[in-house]
Amino acid sequence: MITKHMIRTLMIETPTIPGNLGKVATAIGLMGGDIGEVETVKVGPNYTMRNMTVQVENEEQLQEVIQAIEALGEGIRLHTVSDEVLSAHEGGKIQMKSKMPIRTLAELGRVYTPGVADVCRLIENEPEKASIYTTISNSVAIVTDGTAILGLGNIGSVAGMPVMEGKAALFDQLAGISGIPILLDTSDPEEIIRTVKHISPGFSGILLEDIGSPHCFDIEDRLKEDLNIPVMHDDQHGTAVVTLAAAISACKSAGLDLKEAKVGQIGLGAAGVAICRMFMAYGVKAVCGTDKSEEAMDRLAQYGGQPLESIKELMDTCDIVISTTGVPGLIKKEYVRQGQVILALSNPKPEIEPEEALEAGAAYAADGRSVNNVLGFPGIFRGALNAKSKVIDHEMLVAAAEAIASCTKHGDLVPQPLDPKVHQAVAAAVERTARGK
Ligand SMILES: NC(=O)C1=CN([C@@H]2O[C@H](COP(=O)(O)OP(=O)(O)OC[C@H]3O[C@@H](n4cnc5c(N)ncnc54)[C@H](O)[C@@H]3O)[C@@H](O)[C@H]2O)C=CC1
Ligand SMILES: CC(=O)C(=O)O
Ligand SMILES: [Mg+2]
Repeated sequence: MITKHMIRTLMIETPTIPGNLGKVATAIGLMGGDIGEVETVKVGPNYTMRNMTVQVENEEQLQEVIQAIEALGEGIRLHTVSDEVLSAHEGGKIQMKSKMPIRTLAELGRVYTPGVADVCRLIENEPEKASIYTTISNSVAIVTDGTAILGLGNIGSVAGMPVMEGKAALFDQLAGISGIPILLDTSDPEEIIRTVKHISPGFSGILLEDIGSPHCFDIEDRLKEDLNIPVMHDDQHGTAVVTLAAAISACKSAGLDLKEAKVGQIGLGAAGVAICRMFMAYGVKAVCGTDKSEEAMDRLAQYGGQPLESIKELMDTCDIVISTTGVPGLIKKEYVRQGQVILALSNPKPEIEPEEALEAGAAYAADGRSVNNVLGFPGIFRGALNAKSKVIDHEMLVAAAEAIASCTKHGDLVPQPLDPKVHQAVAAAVERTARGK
């Protein structure tokens, strides 16, 4: 079965006669549509109105579903087809809100002038008090230059804002952190570094997001060196953490020793190189990789990995295959070997659908929707901020990966991303590791 990526909500009216919902469901199913939620909006004596969420592969299949419903007749009518994802983005997904009511002049004087001036003076004299009397200690900048938005490429930072707002919403809901998107209109590393350094006083952490390779490497290294707060490029280390967690779980279920397994990485950009470095630092002896860019292959060799010339060669020889190229369908079904673990992590579409990889003989397979850095970055920053850590280092990242693996049910690769216990476990492990230094 191919995963369907297009979601639409159909408002359908049916005469209130038993069996009509079944007819609609059958018509949708025969055209290959997957029905998700069914919400009854109105039940009248004669007609029932329902919203049905349907997933399809593409516009063509959507049209086939629509025609099949319209052809049913017998009073069954399709009223509207709406794009809930687009509607959910109307007006944006986040907002900055006041925590204090300002209803009276006395409250105004407390929240703003004249009262606020005393707090400013206090911080001027004792700068460390800013962590008590401002939101800085709980704020993380989400910085992008828009050069590698998901697997969509260099689409610019404004087009990438929905992703940044999504990260901010996840920071808030999963870790209670205020994530503030910062959109840059430059991809020049020196300008990015200078800008982030200039805005850093307002934040206790910097999450670099969807900044493409190779410039992301130097930007992160230099900011880590120059700033006194944690800096983490999510596509590198957040992804590496979650991928390591998935590999630990897969090996545990399959009775394999991860350190002895041969790991192959397709796509050696921001995510790919960081995954290789993480696996090697964890103790995996054989890590190889391939990329269409020679520069990326050289980078892997420089870190101690083995560059391979082709995807086929990598698929033929590796026990665990991970791909982060942004190219849907890059891994052919016939390349998959019996018993392999395949993590095709590109978003929004993977290099091979997990269902296809499993059909072709993979023992475990997942895509970037489940093996996703959302399992890592909220708890990693929560733990780092709680510990007032100035860095996020390798030990803290390994602690996060092991915490995620420990929350994973036997047979699964990763836990459910909205389980609060996972983020609490990651935060606690990262905080403990940071405090232990
Ligand atoms: N599941 C998750 O949590 C995450 C998934 N990703 C996904 O990984 C993908 C890559 O992201 P980044 O590493 O940030 O981008 P990037 O642009 O830094 O890296 C992509 C790499 O893939 C290589 N590549 C492209 N086409 C190729 C091909 N046909 N054969 C071999 N190599 C090829 C490029 O040369 C480049 O080195 C994106 O689709 C992104 O959505 C990234 C971060 C997290
Ligand atoms: C999940 C994520 O960060 C990405 O696909 O770029
Ligand atoms: Mg990303």
